Amino acid sequence: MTGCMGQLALSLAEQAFGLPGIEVVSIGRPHLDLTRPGTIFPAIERSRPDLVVSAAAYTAVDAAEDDPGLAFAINAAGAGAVAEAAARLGVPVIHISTDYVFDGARKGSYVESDAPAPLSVYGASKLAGEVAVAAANPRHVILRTSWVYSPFGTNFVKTILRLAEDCDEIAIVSDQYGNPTSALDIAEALLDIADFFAQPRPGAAFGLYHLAGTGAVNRGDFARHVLAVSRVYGGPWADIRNVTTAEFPAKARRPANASLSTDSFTNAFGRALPAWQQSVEVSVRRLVRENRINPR
Ligand SMILES: NC(=O)C1=CN([C@@H]2O[C@H](COP(=O)(O)OP(=O)(O)OC[C@H]3O[C@@H](n4cnc5c(N)ncnc54)[C@H](OP(=O)(O)O)[C@@H]3O)[C@@H](O)[C@H]2O)C=CC1
Ligand SMILES: Cc1cn([C@H]2C[C@H](O)[C@@H](COP(=O)(O)OP(=O)(O)O[C@H]3O[C@@H](C)C(=O)[C@@H](O)[C@H]3O)O2)c(=O)[nH]c1=O
Ligand SMILES: [Mg+2]
Repeated sequence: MTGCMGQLALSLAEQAFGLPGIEVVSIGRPHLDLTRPGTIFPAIERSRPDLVVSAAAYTAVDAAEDDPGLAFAINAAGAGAVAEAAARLGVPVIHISTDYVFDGARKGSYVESDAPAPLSVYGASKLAGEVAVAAANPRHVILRTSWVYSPFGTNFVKTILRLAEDCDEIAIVSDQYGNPTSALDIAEALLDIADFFAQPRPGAAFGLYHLAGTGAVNRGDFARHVLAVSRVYGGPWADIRNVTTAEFPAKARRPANASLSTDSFTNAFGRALPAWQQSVEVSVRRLVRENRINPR
């Protein structure tokens, strides 16, 4: 797994802990640095993987607008080199991509055959990464996910909880729709996919899949649910005020409707992720009870 302290890397390490027959090796900087291509193959080879999970990425969506060179070096060239390393070692790669490859103009949720049209440098760099991964290693599963949060790292859920500690009211855009997704849930799905590679099952196949929490919501109602759960467990609470994207200026453009249809993943792998509300409850309860809202 590329990435050490990232949300997904920490979630996979936790979900795999103690499972028989599974060892997760997280590799990151300085040993594996996606901006230094020469580090990639040796670092991956040293871990002697049966499967490579490619989760490290440049994820600062607004900052990427000012540094497209770095975003593409990490998310496109770096991701391609990771997939190529896996191919050289004769093992498959699971690569994580994003809903931000879409422009968000679709009514309803996006399927895998919909044409991507990224609005941001981050989205464009991740789309280039998908292309590079697919070209480098035919044995790939590319998973597009969205709006990832967890008890770890930096994410929207933790930002909302932190803001609620200091403010009575938080302004949140209510015209951006998507599927909140727990990194802990993605990690469980990764373990299932790994199982498929070990013992191939009918239906499951390499390729591109959408995998996200079940159900779509706008950012404002997502934040409302986060704070409603927080309040139940004695954590911070604030009122959410709906604003439009036009009223909340940001450097990068974001899709208005990024919701992903996960039917093809369900058909292939026989499972879907839980309802988004249920998984938010798991992470928020933990963040509040373990007092991890301001971990650093
Ligand atoms: N967060 C989200 O909302 C979404 C994320 N995704 C995708 O999911 C994947 C995982 O995201 P998430 O866990 O949230 O990401 P995080 O931002 O939490 O973690 C990113 C990881 O990438 C590592 N990294 C960054 N630059 C480099 C580099 N040059 N060389 C090696 N490692 C590097 C970081 O290392 P370090 O620990 O050293 O900083 C960190 O471990 C990414 O591919 C992302 O694009 C997809 C949809 C939504
Ligand atoms: C913190 C905050 C954000 N917002 C808005 C800004 C933005 O339009 C939206 C989301 O803000 P964020 O910057 O937290 O989220 P963002 O970085 O856009 O999240 C994205 O990250 C990348 C890595 C992905 O791949 C995507 O799936 C998606 O999760 O909410 C508010 O309206 N009010 C607020 O107080
Ligand atoms: Mg408050």
